[in-house]
Amino acid sequence: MDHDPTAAVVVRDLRVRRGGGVVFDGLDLEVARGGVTGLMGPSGCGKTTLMRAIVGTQRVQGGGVTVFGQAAGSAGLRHRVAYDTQAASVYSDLTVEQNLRYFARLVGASRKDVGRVLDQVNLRDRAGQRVDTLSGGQASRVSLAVAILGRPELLVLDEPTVGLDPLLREELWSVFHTLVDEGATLIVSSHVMDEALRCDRLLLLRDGRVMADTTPARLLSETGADDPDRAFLALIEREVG
Ligand SMILES: Nc1ncnc2c1ncn2[C@@H]1O[C@H](COP(=O)(O)OP(=O)(O)OP(=O)(O)O)[C@@H](O)[C@H]1O
Repeated sequence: MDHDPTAAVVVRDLRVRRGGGVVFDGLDLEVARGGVTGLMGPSGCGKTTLMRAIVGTQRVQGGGVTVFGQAAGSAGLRHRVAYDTQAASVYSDLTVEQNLRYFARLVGASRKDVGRVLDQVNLRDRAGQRVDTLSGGQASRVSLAVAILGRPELLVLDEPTVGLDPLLREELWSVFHTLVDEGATLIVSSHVMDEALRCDRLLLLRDGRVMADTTPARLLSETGADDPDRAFLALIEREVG
C-alpha cells in the first residue's frame, strides 16, 4: 500500500463485509490534510463503516487504510485521531466536568483544555450537571468535547449535529471551522444535505461506492440544482437513468 505523506487518510482496495452483506468491495479514496470532508449518502451506504475503518475499529476482509502514513488504529495514532460516534460515549453518572477531567487525564490534556472545550461546545453552564440529566443534544456535545480535548490532528465525527437545533448546529459548525483553522483535518458524516454546503469537500457514497467526489459549489453547478438535496437526487437519477 502506498503511504502518501501529504494525505491524512488513504483508503486502498478496502473490502468489508458486515452481517453477511458486502459493504465495500474495493473502495479507494484519499483525504488530504486540513479542511472538512463531508461523508454524505443514504442510510446504510457505509458512512459509519468507513469511519470505523479509518479509526481502526472495523474488521476488514481486504485492502486497508492508512492515517498519516500509519496503519489505521495503530498505537502511534492513538492521540492523533479522535472519533465521536453516534452514541454518547461518556459516563452518565458523572457530571460533564468530571467526565472531561477524567478523559483529560487519559489524553494528557490540562485543566485549561477542559475549560476550552466546555466553551467550544457551549456547555460551561452545564459543567456541574450529571450527564444522565442532560438532553440528547447536550449529551452528544459532551462526547464531542471529549473528542477535541487532546487537540487531535484528525477528527472523525459521525453525525455530530443530529438532534441539535439550528442555532446549536451553527455554533458547532463554527467550532469545526476553528479546529480546521488550527490545522485539524475533519471528516464529518451527515444526513442533512444542508450541511453539505459547509464542507470543503464532499464524498457522496452510495451502495458502498463513491458516487461523487466534489465540492459544494461544483455539486450545485454540475447538477444545475439549487439545493444539495436536489443535487444528490439529480446525481442518482443520472446514474440510474
Ligand atoms: N452491527 C452490524 N452488523 C451487521 N451489519 C451491519 C452492522 N452495522 C451496519 N451493518 C450493515 O452495514 C451496511 C453499512 O452500514 P453503515 O452503518 O456503515 O451505514 P451508514 O451509511 O452509516 O448508515 P446511517 O446513515 O443509517 O448511519 C448496512 O447495510 C448495514 O445494514
